[in-house]
Amino acid sequence: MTAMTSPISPVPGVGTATLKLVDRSAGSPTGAWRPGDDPGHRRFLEIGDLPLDSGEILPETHLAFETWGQLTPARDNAVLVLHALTGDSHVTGDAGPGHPTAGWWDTLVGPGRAIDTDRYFVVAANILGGCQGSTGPSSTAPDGRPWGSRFPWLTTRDAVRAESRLADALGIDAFHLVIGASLGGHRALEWGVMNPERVRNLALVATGASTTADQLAWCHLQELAIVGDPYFLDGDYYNHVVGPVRGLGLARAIAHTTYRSAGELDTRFGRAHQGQEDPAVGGRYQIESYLDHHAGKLLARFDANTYLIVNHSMMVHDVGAGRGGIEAALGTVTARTLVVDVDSDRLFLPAQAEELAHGIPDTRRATIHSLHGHDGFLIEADQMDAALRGFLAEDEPGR
Ligand SMILES: CC(=O)SCCNC(=O)CCNC(=O)[C@H](O)C(C)(C)COP(=O)(O)OP(=O)(O)OC[C@H]1O[C@@H](n2cnc3c(N)ncnc32)[C@H](O)[C@@H]1OP(=O)(O)O
Ligand SMILES: N[C@@H](CCO)C(=O)O
Repeated sequence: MTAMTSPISPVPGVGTATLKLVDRSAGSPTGAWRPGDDPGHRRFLEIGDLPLDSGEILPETHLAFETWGQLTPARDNAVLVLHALTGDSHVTGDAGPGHPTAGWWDTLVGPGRAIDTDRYFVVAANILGGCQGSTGPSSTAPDGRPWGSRFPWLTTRDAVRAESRLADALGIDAFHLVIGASLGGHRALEWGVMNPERVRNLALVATGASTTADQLAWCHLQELAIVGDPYFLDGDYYNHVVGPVRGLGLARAIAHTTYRSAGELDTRFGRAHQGQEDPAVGGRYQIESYLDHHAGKLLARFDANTYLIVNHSMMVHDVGAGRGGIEAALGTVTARTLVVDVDSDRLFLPAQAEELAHGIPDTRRATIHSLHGHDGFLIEADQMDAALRGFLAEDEPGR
């Protein structure tokens, strides 16, 4: 992770690593586990040594993943859900008794929901480089020490190669649907380009073909917040009492501001003071307290090095790189595609959705009307439901 550049270049096929499902909670290989046996229970797949765009090999890699529902004998009902920057494999907790923990897209995925776990076999993994079970900088390297600063830079394409191995292991030749929002949309798009024969339908939500200069700027500020924390220690903070919590919190506060619209923040908070605090004498406005709250919540569940690695993969995302440009790359997508944007999104602009819709041959469009900005894809449940339900109704598995 020492160099800040990671050239995107084609990498030969994913190799012949042995795929092994491992139950780390029990500490032993599961062997007998079959897809759909245990909905919403996190599992781990060892995908071996993974060649990366950087030219490095990530050894002994594993992915954490969850599944819901049953794969049909025809294996034609699999859905891959790809999470955004700080998400994880726990897409839905609404999967029956014993799995009550809320997921980040409960509103869209679950029994009777648009992505109906009674009908579809839903798969979600923690992103490569993540800190919710997949191999990432906080994982133990082969030498027994945390990867820390030694962890390699990753690209969206690296993440998709890892996810492809998961699909291989689950016996999924082709997904009925691949869906992702935001940074998950980056991966969904790469799925459509890298593996067109494995994606029948594609849903790209609040995302883009390449990262804009404005997005790069926001990402860079988040990087600076983390690496400038005196407790960051060049990424080797794992065995220290204090980690770069201030930097990570600041990165989240910056990011969260971009996830909401200026209009929403003004409407919700205006210039109101936080409780009895008086900004004139060092107290906070409500908006400051709100951002502090979201910063604090992320600290409880996220690792600063993973933030840097995944943020970096967002920065270098460019579907056209090495493929003759964006238009040429988008033209190779064969999936029926739904492109969704949020009209008040100031991070992923409607023009980026238009670019996707213009370039991908078989496309439908939907726009979420919301005051909430980018996070509208999480908040506007009814509109997301309607958009996806309509899209999926046109092409049901088995037809
Ligand atoms: C797709 C993915 O990958 S998602 C990734 C994983 N999940 C996330 O990142 C979720 C992070 N959270 C969010 O982004 C948002 O909360 C959403 C989108 C999930 C929900 O949005 P909303 O319903 O509008 O919630 P909102 O942004 O208002 O936040 C509510 C929280 O702010 C707190 N809050 C509101 N005003 C204030 C204030 N003035 N001071 C302090 N805290 C405040 C609330 O008490 C509430 O706290 P809680 O979440 O701990 O209960
Ligand atoms: N809340 C989402 C927004 C980014 O799209 C996340 O943290 O991943």
